[in-house]
Amino acid sequence: MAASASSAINLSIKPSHTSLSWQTHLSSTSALAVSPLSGHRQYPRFVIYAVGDKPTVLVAEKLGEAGVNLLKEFADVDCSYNLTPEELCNKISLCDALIVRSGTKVSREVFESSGGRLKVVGRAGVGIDNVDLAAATEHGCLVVNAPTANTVAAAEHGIALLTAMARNVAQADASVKAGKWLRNKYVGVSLVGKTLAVMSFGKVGSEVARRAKGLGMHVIAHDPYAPADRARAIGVELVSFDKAISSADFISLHMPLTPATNKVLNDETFSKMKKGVRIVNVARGGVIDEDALVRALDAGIVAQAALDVFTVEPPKDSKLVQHENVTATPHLGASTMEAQEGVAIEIAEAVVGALNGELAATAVNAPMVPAEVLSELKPFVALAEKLGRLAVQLVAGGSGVKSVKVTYGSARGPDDLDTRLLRAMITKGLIEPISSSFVNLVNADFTAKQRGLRIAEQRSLLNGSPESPLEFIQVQISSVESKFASALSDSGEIRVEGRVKDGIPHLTKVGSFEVDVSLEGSIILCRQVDQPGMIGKVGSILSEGNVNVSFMSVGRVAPRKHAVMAIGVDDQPSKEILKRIGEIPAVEEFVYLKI
Ligand SMILES: NC(=O)c1ccc[n+]([C@@H]2O[C@H](COP(=O)([O-])OP(=O)(O)OC[C@H]3O[C@@H](n4cnc5c(N)ncnc54)[C@H](O)[C@@H]3O)[C@@H](O)[C@H]2O)c1
Ligand SMILES: O=C(O)[C@H](O)COP(=O)(O)O
Repeated sequence: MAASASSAINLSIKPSHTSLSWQTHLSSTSALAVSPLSGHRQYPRFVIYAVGDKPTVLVAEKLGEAGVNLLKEFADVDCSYNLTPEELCNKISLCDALIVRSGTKVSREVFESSGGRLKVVGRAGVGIDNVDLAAATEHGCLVVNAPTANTVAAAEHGIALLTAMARNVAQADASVKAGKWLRNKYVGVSLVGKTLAVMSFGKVGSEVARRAKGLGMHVIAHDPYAPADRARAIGVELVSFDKAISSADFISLHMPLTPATNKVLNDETFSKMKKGVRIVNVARGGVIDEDALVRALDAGIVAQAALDVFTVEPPKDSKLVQHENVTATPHLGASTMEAQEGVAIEIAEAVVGALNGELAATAVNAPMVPAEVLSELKPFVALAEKLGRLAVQLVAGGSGVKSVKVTYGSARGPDDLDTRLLRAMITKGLIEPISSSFVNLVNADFTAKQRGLRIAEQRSLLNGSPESPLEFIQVQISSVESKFASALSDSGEIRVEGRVKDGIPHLTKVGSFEVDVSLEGSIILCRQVDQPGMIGKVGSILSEGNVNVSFMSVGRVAPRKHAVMAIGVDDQPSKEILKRIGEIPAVEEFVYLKI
């Protein structure tokens, strides 16, 4: 009887084997359909940066000094502005983190060019439409932003554009400088008593609404996701999209650019607006069909527009920018001294935290798990990954893992247990030993889906104290053969179950056999005919091979029948030692598993 296993090397920047870092990783072999036994190839390790070394952070756009200084305390900082896309791709493989504002496209090519080294993209601002989030997630790269520090600046700029537009400030200024004195031409319109439709009632939208109320405007808002009571609290009524655009004298746009908001103002929606409406956009250029806006301006449907943002920035030969009823600024919404310092500190802290393996509060493409939940789940996170690793190593060659069932035994109510982190770690344990992928909290679900690996979760509600979040975790792989038949449950699935004892993960069940072995080092599982002297025989073979035994446990169905022995070992036994264990006459099957 032969035994083997795939290897899994943790290269987390944290020293512990399984840290709570979002970026624990990786190494090893082929595809899920390939057995860990056959087709075992070793991939070279890659290390983000060795403990003691500094990571490298590329700052690709101007960032406030306080933020740069903060980064320098922790990392080597390369401030290289105005890089071409090619230059960025060339540099990125030398960088652990990249910080950008809205002027840099962080495309799929950037992630592909990074060769796996880029672990964090920091967007020094709110909008992440310039970052290819799908590509970031696929590459396990965390994206963080700085969502709060420029809110007031953007709202103030929106109000500045609103008032300047209503009173033709920019046009009048240009004409005075050109030596003209056109008092009749630049008669404006008043704001007081007019209806302002705030399109999207998020951070900036609600601050604009608050300020517009102060100017005596009647403010309505449209936002399918905003709570009505938050709007009511500042005297704003939430209305439908059509009602908002058709009843407004002024429209101010504050939505993110997404497929749903792309060109949301277009020929059709302009035709529903009041004739003479005035539009402010400090959100994103792409939410307006710019050609349609030119047509609406020419037709007098839109009397004026004040725009800080454009579909292409800077806009080239734009009829829109040149239109006499348009006021334009070069994406200045976030550009106040105060906002830029705030954004720089906010993003530097987020990037440093992420490089340290912390789950960033402003992560855009990873689930946020509160600190209290994290600390409570810590030992179970380690257990989850180890059970995944064990289960997949029990799959026989040629069997493709497609369907995994995870059962969480807990006395807590279903809403009281956040399993996203546990599921991610089980996924990591299942995939990493048999693939070249590295899996972390960012890409676990994506990687599983991409491999056609379905992970179903269920709860087993237990009586007892809900003080501990979990009693046990059980991982079952169905529709596969096992290289250790005793690991199959009565219903034919590979089944392993574990618990945390004194903070240490333990394997407590294999198939139908109860065992108890701490999940440290590696494990030999051995089925034998239950008889005296077996522990001694196996133990002495291991000691002859200088293999230190950390734990031993025997589970049996009945005396003198079949028993499963679980042996924890600190050192890897040689092939010869494993062969000798397999040759003990009472041993029916055995397997060596690396945790
Ligand atoms: N011009 C600038 O310099 C500048 C500065 C800051 C923010 N911004 C931009 O302003 C926008 C808003 O920023 P924020 O900080 O208020 O963001 P936010 O996330 O706080 O608010 C966005 C709001 O949009 C709503 N929304 C999402 N999808 C929607 C949809 N399909 N239709 C309608 N509403 C939808 C959300 O419910 C949310 O309330 C973003 O596009 C951001 O990039 C620009
Ligand atoms: O989304 C944002 O935060 C703003 O558009 C600001 O962009 P900027 O950082 O390029 O000024």
